[in-house]
Amino acid sequence: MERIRNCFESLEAKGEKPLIVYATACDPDCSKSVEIFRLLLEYADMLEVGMPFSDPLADGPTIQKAHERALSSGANTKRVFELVEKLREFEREKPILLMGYYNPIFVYGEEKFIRDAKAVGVDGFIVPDLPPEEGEDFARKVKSLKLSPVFLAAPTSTDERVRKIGEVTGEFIYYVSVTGITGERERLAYEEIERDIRRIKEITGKRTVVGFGISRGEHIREMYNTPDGFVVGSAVVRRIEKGDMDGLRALLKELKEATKSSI
Ligand SMILES: O=P(O)(O)OC[C@@H](O)[C@@H](O)c1c[nH]c2ccccc12
Repeated sequence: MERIRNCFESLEAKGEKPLIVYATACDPDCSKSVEIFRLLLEYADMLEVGMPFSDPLADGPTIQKAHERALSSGANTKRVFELVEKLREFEREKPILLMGYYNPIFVYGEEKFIRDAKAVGVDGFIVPDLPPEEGEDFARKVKSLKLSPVFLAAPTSTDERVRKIGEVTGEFIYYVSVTGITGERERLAYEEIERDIRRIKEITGKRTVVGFGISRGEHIREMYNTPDGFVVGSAVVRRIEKGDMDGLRALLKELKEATKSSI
């Protein structure tokens, strides 16, 4: 919790907002993945580390393929924890969130999963297939260890549902900009997104970050004022897939630049 709150507060004090970067753990394999995350950490303010899973139902083709590459390289929950442990050897400040589907967490054992994650330096969890109604117990366990459960809100979330999400979530809410799956999009519905995020922040009083479809600095600049942070996944994962590290660095630079105030 501490690392997450500090991240928001220290950036806000500078007139910036966090750039939250997603990549799938162990893509293309666990050892190359350490180097890739090291590059991501040069620009990202917060990491979202995806736990490889055979049936990533909220993900579009780009991230689905990343899960396949990771699994065929032998990734599993234990190796994801080892990866985070390695990242924590050189990155002590920036928050690391785990993005994982519920099944592997259930199989590993919920409580042991949360404890082991905390031990390697994880700060929070995004479990997209765990709705707030079913996630209360998980959220309570996570909060009791001073970590942050992050729940998703979508354009279709009613006020009542948003209120519920606000109650169970930890430091912030993740607003999914489109009802659908992850993946780059040409244009986003900026006005609707900003209006909806204002509604969510009003109801819950929680910081709300936006993700799904963001792949360019322009996307961030167009809606800069309202969200409290910006998540980018598929655009990053596509460059990892191509092994295009120069392109990846250029993209990260552009995105981070866009999160520095509305000048
Ligand atoms: O890939 P995009 O469209 O840039 O969206 C972010 C996203 O990748 C990341 O937050 C994420 C990856 N898998 C998810 C599953 C559910 C919710 C969020 C995610």
